[in-house]
Amino acid sequence: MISLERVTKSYGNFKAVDNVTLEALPGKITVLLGPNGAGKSTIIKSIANLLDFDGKIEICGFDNKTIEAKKSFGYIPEVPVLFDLLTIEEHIDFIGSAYKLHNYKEIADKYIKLFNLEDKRKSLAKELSKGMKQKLSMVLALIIEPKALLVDEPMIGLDPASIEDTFKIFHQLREDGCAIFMSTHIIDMLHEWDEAYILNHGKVVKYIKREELGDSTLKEIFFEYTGEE
Ligand SMILES: Nc1ncnc2c1ncn2[C@@H]1O[C@H](COP(=O)(O)OP(=O)(O)OP(=O)(O)O)[C@@H](O)[C@H]1O
Repeated sequence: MISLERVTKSYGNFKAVDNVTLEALPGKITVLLGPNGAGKSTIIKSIANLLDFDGKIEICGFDNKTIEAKKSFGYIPEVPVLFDLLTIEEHIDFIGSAYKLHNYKEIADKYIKLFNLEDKRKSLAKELSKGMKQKLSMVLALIIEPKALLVDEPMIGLDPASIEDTFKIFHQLREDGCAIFMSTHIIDMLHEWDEAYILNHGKVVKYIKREELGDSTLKEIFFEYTGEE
């Protein structure tokens, strides 16, 4: 579970995130929607402990700055953070060793196969395409078998088949009880979601569960609460 309580992040006098309280529950896919500049990445980076903020953030019951929290969550950033001169296999071993993982090679093999990266195992990160880098970034987040998964715009750079594969992975993780918290713009491709928070100008303007949608679509709700067309 990921929980935010009264989180505010300011840049100078400007509040990029303003008093946000929200939860991403185990076994659910929770999406964070909002127009450009609404504060989505700022929230995700605050949860990942990459930014200072006011308020409280917990991951699996631990303050997000603790080692226990860090061990519990996987983070897939908007732009993959990789080492240019390490191969795919070396990245996987690096994370396996940093997190003291045991059966990570087996898990990595499963995702490498799924993402068709098998013939690139020995390629350097700088030799990978944008989509391949994104896939490697996902593999690295997944080999720790996270209890919570934090995802910032996961589909950028992925081809349609890989987007489907990614949703299949998220679906399986949800079945396994993982709390998935994902920011995205591609509302049209959101087949799998359980709860949504819509953000505008740094504030949560709408929280909705899928079963509450009725005849509306999530896109219609998004436009209604953000004034976007
Ligand atoms: N380092 C920074 N310094 C000053 N302002 C910043 C900084 N980072 C973000 N902001 C501002 O904070 C606000 C929220 O930015 P953020 O990147 O969180 O938005 P977003 O919802 O992720 O947008 P997008 O959909 O375009 O990725 C924006 O107005 C942005 O200009």
